[in-house]
Amino acid sequence: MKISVIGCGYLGAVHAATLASMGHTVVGIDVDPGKVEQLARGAAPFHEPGLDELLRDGRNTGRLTFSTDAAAAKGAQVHFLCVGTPQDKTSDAANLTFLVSAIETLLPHLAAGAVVVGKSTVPVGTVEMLRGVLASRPDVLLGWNPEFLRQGTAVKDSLVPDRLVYGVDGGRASAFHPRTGAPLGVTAALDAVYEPLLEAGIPRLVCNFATAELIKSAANAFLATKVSFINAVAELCDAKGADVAELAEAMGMDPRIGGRYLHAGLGFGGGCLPKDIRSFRTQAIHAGVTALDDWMRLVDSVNLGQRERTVSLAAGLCGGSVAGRSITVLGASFKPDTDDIRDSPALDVADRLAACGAHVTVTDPKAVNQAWRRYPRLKFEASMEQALEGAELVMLLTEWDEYRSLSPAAAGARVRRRVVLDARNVLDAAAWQASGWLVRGLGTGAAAYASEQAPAPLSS
Ligand SMILES: NC(=O)C1=CN([C@@H]2O[C@H](COP(=O)(O)OP(=O)(O)OC[C@H]3O[C@@H](n4cnc5c(N)ncnc54)[C@H](O)[C@@H]3O)[C@@H](O)[C@H]2O)C=CC1
Ligand SMILES: O=C(O)[C@H]1O[C@H](OP(=O)(O)OP(=O)(O)OC[C@H]2O[C@@H](n3ccc(=O)[nH]c3=O)[C@H](O)[C@@H]2O)[C@H](O)[C@@H](O)[C@@H]1O
Repeated sequence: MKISVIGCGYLGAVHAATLASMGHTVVGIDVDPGKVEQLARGAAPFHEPGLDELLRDGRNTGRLTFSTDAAAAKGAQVHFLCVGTPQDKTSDAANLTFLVSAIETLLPHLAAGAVVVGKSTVPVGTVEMLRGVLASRPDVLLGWNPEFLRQGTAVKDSLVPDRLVYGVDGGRASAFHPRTGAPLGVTAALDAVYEPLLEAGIPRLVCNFATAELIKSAANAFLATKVSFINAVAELCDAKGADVAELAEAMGMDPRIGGRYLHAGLGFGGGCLPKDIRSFRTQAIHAGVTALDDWMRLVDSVNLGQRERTVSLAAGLCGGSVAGRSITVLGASFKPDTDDIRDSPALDVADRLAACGAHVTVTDPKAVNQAWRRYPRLKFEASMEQALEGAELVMLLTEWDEYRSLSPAAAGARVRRRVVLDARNVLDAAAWQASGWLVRGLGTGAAAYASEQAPAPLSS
């Protein structure tokens, strides 16, 4: 099949490359010439494991090309919309202008009978609004196929998704032939796109537009809810000397609860969960659903509170104030295995510490190049060893494997003071303590710990 993918960021580039790997002929279109040039060379413009290989394969087979010109989409049977829907600059709502402009640019290049399918995350009602943008083309079909991939495992998530969701006009009732049961319209087109996945047994759910839009928003809201729930419990654990990791492990053994997204720590960030829960809240407010508005507000505030708490803990570990202290932050990206720094909790905390007068050095295996220009108050160091030199407090804020497996003895030889705040609760505290470190986590029983040990005093 010939397919176009409009918007080649973290979602679109992976979508284009995986579709080409399934045998389709794909053109990726983006307004950013730098990104297009890199992708066309077979190099990912961001760090995503496995993507470079797929891009190179796509280029070598000739099945994957990239362009800044929307006319390159001509002749495609299916056009996927993967442009951004970021948080509006002046409100919590999603900004849909990129979607509208992508469709407007695509309009003159759409063949009769072409199928336009959105993958971007959108508030409920967006597809109906976009139908208006496509009103002059009743010969074009519109569908919505939300995406659930995670950065860092995006290639695998795209090739082996948990499920496929198709939002179609009229929902299930109009998606299949009433007598034969054969898929029709958008459903048939998407079945052809995803044939290898469907053959491998990936479930596909067909529903109406509103349901498809809400499935995606609700899924992200639920993941965020789990994280904020365990972080709120972590605070109680700290107050009462309980260990949140052991608690979450035991809770997760109940299959009705499940252990994933119950990892307590600094909380969630990134280009999606934070803006999606705010958009969901806005949708709830517009629909008068007060409970969901309150719920999302709380999830967001617990999450942001974790950053505040981490800054306070750092001050406590520095004897009351971080001013003038040398702090090394391990991790800049919003989570490991990506260089994405959008709403990174690690950088937010690092910047707040710097605002309080700390001398903050940040290191990260992949994200330093993305971050240094945007955070002038922070010092960036590509080498972790260099970054650790002379630190009075080490803070693990993004749990890259390099930091999880860091040798406490080797790190201890570089720092001025062996105190570590493990805000992702991933270090082997006993091993670090055995090496003379004072280790503090989030929800690991701080009250009990505080009465037994106090950080070594700082010389001024
Ligand atoms: N990043 C992720 O892991 C996932 C993202 N999503 C959703 O996918 C959408 C895209 O997210 P990301 O890829 O992270 O954003 P992104 O910002 O990395 O990529 C968006 C791309 O669209 C391009 N663009 C903007 N306007 C355009 C236009 N008119 N024509 C062509 N290209 C245009 C931009 O230059 C950019 O490269 C969002 O709605 C997001 O919520 C959904 C699932 C996963
Ligand atoms: O809509 C999206 O864009 C995507 O958003 C998330 O994916 P992603 O943002 O890539 O990252 P996650 O792995 O979900 O992590 C999000 C944040 O939550 C944090 N997190 C996650 C899990 C956990 O137990 N604790 C926790 O603090 C991570 O550190 C990270 O900052 C969802 O997991 C995807 O299903 C969805 O497609």
